[in-house]
Amino acid sequence: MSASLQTRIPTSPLTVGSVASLNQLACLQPSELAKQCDLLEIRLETMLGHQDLLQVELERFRDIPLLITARCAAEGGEADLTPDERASLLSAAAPFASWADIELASYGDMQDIAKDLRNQGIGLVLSYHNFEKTPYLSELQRIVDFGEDADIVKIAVRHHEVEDLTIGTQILQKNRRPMAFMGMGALAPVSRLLYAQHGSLLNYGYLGDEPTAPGQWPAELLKNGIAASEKIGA
Ligand SMILES: O=C1C[C@@](O)(C(=O)O)C[C@@H](O)[C@@H]1O
Repeated sequence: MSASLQTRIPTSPLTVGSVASLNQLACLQPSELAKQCDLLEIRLETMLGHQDLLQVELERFRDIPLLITARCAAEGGEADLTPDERASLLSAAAPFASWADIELASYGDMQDIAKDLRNQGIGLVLSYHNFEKTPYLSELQRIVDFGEDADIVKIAVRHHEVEDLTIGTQILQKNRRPMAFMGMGALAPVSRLLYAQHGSLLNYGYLGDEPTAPGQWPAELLKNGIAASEKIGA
């Protein structure tokens, strides 16, 4: 973990409100956000070609902790961008950010921007997304271990059966480091509450009227659900 990190690692599960587009972001009111989420996620690759408008929006949400990402196409990103192009997007939005999310698969190519972001006191999330399936426990553990440089390792995987929920809870129970884990698909809603109960720190729901992943809760519902759920385990 970074010695110069200013962003504090959360000590309890947070709700991340994710927006699908600049239009959706423009319709949100900063004053309404605190009851809906703890962090605002901006997917920079969905807002290409509107840098001036994006800057206006980032200014408007300046008082809200921001998590930025420029997702690669292979892991659900809306645009096919090179690591350098994604690094430029992250760099331009960095002055507004508390957290940045970079895919583990891109980390080798994006070490420079990752280092630069951390030197600015921005927390580093290293992430893995699988929209097809939930890999075996051993494979997920390998991914967690590979993310040793992260302040938070984040894993989002498609769940198909109830057994997938056992894999998710086991990963959270086995690893004592800061983690975020979530299911996608029909089991996403139950998984997100269950994993927050098991200590998943970043729990994503959507803001506006368009989910950014299959099965997400509206952020406010998720936040209220997490607040009403008892913690499970140590
Ligand atoms: O990676 C994640 C998690 C997510 O895929 C989800 O499953 O809620 C939604 C994305 O916007 C975010 O970047």
